[in-house]
Amino acid sequence: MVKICCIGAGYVGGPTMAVIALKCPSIEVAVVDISVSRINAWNSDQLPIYEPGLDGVVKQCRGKNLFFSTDVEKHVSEADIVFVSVNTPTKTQGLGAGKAADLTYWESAARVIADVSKSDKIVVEKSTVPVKTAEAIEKILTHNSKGIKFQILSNPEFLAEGTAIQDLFNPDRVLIGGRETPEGQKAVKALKDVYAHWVPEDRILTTNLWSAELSKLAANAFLAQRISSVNAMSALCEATGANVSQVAFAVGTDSRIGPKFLNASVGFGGSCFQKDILNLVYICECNGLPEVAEYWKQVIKINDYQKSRFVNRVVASMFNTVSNKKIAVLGFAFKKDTGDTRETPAIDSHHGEASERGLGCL
Ligand SMILES: NC(=O)c1ccc[n+]([C@@H]2O[C@H](COP(=O)([O-])OP(=O)(O)OC[C@H]3O[C@@H](n4cnc5c(N)ncnc54)[C@H](O)[C@@H]3O)[C@@H](O)[C@H]2O)c1
Ligand SMILES: O=c1ccn([C@@H]2O[C@H](COP(=O)(O)OP(=O)(O)O[C@H]3O[C@H](CO)[C@@H](O)[C@H](O)[C@H]3O)[C@@H](O)[C@H]2O)c(=O)[nH]1
Repeated sequence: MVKICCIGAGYVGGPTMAVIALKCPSIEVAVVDISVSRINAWNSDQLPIYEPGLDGVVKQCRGKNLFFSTDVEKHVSEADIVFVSVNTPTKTQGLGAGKAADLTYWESAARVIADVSKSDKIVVEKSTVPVKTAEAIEKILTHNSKGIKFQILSNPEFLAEGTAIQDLFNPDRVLIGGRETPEGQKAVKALKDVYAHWVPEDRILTTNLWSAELSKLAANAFLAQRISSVNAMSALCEATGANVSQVAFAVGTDSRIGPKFLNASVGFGGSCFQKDILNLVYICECNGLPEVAEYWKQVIKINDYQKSRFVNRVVASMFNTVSNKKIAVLGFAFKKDTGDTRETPAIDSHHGEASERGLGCL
């Protein structure tokens, strides 16, 4: 029986592994995490995250071929394939602070894999990481590896929160990047065989490692860019009497552009878009491409502009003062069908309005 271990039982690790367990009854899947409370919740009736359809999937497999545990070392050492799905937030201090990805959690996961492995393993980057991370991970894993062979694959996740189960059941594509050596290609095939249990072969794309790593950052940058484009257009609509929904509809009916992701908003939120674009900007700067960095930075600048424009309009609509007024926020998460409030625009708008009246309560 093939054994999979996933390090990181979060928004990606939990649902992704639950779906692999459901679709591959012949594979044993263990999801491990250093957070005791998170693992306890995964083993209870109150899962730590809300995703439509997730409860049903977990209930069908948990205790059969899906296990949640804090015994990281045991499950890593027993696994044939180790997914790493830990958080990779923006660095808050040191070199690249405010832009670069913080790979502290990734590095400590890699060190555990190196320390406890007694057999050859495929290590899969599931987290979103900077391009070329696999090179660094390879160095950590092969240092003192006592003859154990590791193959690193990049298999970025494209699910969106709120539709995670649907996205995992029916992905637009699964992307697998590996080394272009016989051993690398063998590892790619082994991971492809896992997804082939339910994903049609023509939707499983294989590339080299760097293309897979970069494609994830590129996909998020393109998606966020569409939102900043329509949000920028919304400012011009408000100034001219055009209606942004009508403009977006008219633009989106061009089949070369397409209708999705053209909803004007208070700005995009969530734990991914801003972090991943900042990371992309930093990588461009490090590679001596300031013009390219500047281009992508503009997507974030427009997003910040949209958020402050929203606050200014709210305040202006109340005669330029919100003192002694009560403002209700309808929905605090960053989008519908999720309980996730990381980087929600509601926080920025709350801060904006609270600073305007000098009081911090809503
Ligand atoms: N949230 C999404 O919708 C989404 C979608 C696609 C990709 N991603 C990417 O996937 C990665 C994970 O995101 P997430 O939202 O699931 O994060 P998360 O914070 O929900 O989960 C990460 C988990 O990893 C655990 N962890 C950290 N270090 C560990 C270690 N050394 N050993 C064991 N466990 C450890 C944490 O305790 C946490 O529970 C990020 O790189 C993110 O950019 C996220
Ligand atoms: O037309 C649109 C679409 C989205 N949003 C906002 O954009 C943000 C992000 O939404 P969405 O992309 O649906 O959610 P995420 O869970 O952040 O998913 C994104 O980030 C994930 C993490 O990398 C990727 O895996 C997904 O493919 C990518 O869609 C939210 O605040 C939305 O309200 C808009 O303002 N207008």
